[in-house]
Amino acid sequence: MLSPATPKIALSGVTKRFGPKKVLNGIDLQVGKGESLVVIGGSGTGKSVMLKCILGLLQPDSGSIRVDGQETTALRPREREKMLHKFGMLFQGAALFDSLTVWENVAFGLMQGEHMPRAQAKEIAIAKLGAVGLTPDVGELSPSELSGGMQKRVGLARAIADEPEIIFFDEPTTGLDPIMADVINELIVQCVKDLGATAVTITHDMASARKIADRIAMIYQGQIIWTGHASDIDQSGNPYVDQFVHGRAEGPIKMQIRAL
Ligand SMILES: Nc1ncnc2c1ncn2[C@@H]1O[C@H](COP(=O)(O)OP(=O)(O)OP(=O)(O)O)[C@@H](O)[C@H]1O
Repeated sequence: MLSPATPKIALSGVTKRFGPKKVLNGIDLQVGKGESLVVIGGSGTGKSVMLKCILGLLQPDSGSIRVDGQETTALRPREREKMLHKFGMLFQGAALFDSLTVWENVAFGLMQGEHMPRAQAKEIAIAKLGAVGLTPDVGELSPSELSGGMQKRVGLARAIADEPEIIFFDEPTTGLDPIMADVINELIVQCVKDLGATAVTITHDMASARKIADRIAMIYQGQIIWTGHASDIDQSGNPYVDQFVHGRAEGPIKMQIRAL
């Protein structure tokens, strides 16, 4: 039995290097059930590598990753596939298949992963498109006919289609104008709440982080250097967090800029 205090996701001492480059340098992080955690940090600090380690797309070199208390770093393929059923994902750039219609994209996991009959999967896909504010006729279009904001909505509908327990959002507002970004933020908050899901979002967008997060974690040089409630981010007392939040060039974070 799981105790209510068991974190949904728990990383402890996770390291990952690529050749000589140490990307994750002992990540300790917990996400509670039903919590929305936003991970912020500069480009190349290891945010995506961390998500890939949780999903098992990359194997960490050391450390522990538990989902619902279960260690996942040494799962066999069958067990990993089962574990992955808990996850939904909204990729950067939505990552839709242009060869499929919009509704087929949304229903893809239901038909492929869960072998649901097409008609039933279509019904669910149309309902999920409705949940993100898209009408059934949009379902018949090709993703290439949609604007970037609509594509993100479709990606969100796909991420929630099989009602996952955990959803990862990888830079959900990148490339959107501020108003559309806010619409997507609101939809994320609503969908996560309706599902009662646990959410982990990585973003550079502080407006998005403030809107989506219960809690924010900042990653720097492969470690989590600060975590706190979203409302405390302006009083973190941490100079690295302050510099990032205010987007200042001056401060303890040194960008590695090489002359071309
Ligand atoms: N498969 C890989 N092989 C080698 N190096 C990799 C691999 N994946 C990531 N890296 C390196 O790890 C570092 C961290 O990458 P990561 O994609 O996690 O950054 P990020 O924090 O998500 O950045 P961004 O915000 O720009 O997306 C980068 O220097 C990247 O080049």
